[in-house]
Amino acid sequence: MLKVYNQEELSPAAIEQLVLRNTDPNNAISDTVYSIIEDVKSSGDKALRAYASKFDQVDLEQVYLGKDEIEELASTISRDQQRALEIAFQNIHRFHSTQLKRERVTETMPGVKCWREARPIERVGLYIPGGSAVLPSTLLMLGVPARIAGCKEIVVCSPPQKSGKINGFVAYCLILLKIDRIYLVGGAQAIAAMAFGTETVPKVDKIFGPGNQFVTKAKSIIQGQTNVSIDMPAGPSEVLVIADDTANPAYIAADLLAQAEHGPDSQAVLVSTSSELIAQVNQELSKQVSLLPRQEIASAALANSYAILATDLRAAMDFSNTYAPEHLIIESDAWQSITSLILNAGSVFLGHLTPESAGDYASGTNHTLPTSGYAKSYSGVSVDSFIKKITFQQISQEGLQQIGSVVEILAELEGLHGHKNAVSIRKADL
Ligand SMILES: NC(=O)c1ccc[n+]([C@@H]2O[C@H](COP(=O)([O-])OP(=O)(O)OC[C@H]3O[C@@H](n4cnc5c(N)ncnc54)[C@H](O)[C@@H]3O)[C@@H](O)[C@H]2O)c1
Ligand SMILES: N[C@H](CO)Cc1c[nH]c[nH+]1
Ligand SMILES: [Zn+2]
Repeated sequence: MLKVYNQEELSPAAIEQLVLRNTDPNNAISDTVYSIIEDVKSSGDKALRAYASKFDQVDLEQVYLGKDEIEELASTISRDQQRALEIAFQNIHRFHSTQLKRERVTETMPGVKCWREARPIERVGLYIPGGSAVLPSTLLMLGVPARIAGCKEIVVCSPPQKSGKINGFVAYCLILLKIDRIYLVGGAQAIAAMAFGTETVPKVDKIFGPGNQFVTKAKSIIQGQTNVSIDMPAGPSEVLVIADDTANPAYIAADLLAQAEHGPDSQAVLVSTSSELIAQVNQELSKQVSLLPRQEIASAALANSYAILATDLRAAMDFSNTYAPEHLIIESDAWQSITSLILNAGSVFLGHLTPESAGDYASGTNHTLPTSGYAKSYSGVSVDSFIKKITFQQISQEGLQQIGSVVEILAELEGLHGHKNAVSIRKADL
């Protein structure tokens, strides 16, 4: 099922081409998204209602649900389901709580003290995907670090379901996070609404969350049009598995399919040192895909996926670093010997018993991760994503004596005498 390439036969240029994904070559996505953004800017809530009708087939009277409706919807889910969401919430909370650290004051010269303090981003917007699958887990992945960081206002958008509401699982997560309103807006229009504000959707300072290509493109476009920032490009899900002949082909096929079932534009890549293992994984894929309710979606994603035959684990890791996967799984007894070679990856899953879906839901790490090669330069969402770190300095009399002449000389060599004078005027009073 997976097309197989021999790594040794691929030129560096061919590899660069192979690892490109979701590039929108004819600007089809981008043209659509620009026009949606303009519509939301000019028509506000009216445009949001029209897009809900067009894309989600729902006629909305009101573009949000409040506390009472959220509580009513949350009460429809079973105690076991509530308990699973609570455990995921606790594990995500435990892992993310360790990320808030106070930094020490440094004295760079006697009497010159410098330090950084964290402050929460005040107004944040969270996008929760809800097109082909509703992802309450994403609400936990974004809401928990936002709460730990201390963000004052949390705006949540998600596409309305056919009922014109949200599902009970998303509602229960809102309750766990103490958020009492959700905006029923999906796609690029949700990103535009949070970036520019409408009559009812508040404008935020930073937008977070994964989504399909329309959502991801909208996030990149609004950055250039406003002072609203984004977490990262977190588009269609992807996984790269590095495996050798110690791996279990059934486990690998299951891991590849777990990401392939997200959407037809997802990608699942196997890089293996064993051609026999690749053949076995292909057999397993044919068997397992037919058992999935989302068989068609997963098959479309597999058609857009491939396997690479590598000479050894080091070469396999070279390919992975060029690909920069959102998720990297290493299924080999020798996983410990290659983790130090990982340069680019969103989140890593080690050994035979660490399914990627554990990280999607409940191990505690964040599942909002960079895709399409952006793991070369972005990290996944964490508490850091929801704070700014402000630098402070305080200079004493001794400090001004120490640093004064350095600043005066540097200001003079740049020809900026006003800068020099701000020091000299103080030095004269010492
Ligand atoms: N990278 C990550 O961290 C991460 C995490 C979770 C999910 N994901 C990805 O998120 C994506 C979720 O996608 P989804 O589609 O299920 O939900 P979504 O909520 O991202 O998008 C649904 C919305 O897209 C809009 N839309 C659909 N077709 C359109 C069209 N032709 N033109 C304009 N707008 C259109 C509609 O408004 C619809 O409400 C998947 O690709 C999944 O792999 C990524
Ligand atoms: N694999 C997705 C990130 O790419 C996250 C997710 C949510 N639910 C299931 N999976
Ligand atoms: Zn997933």
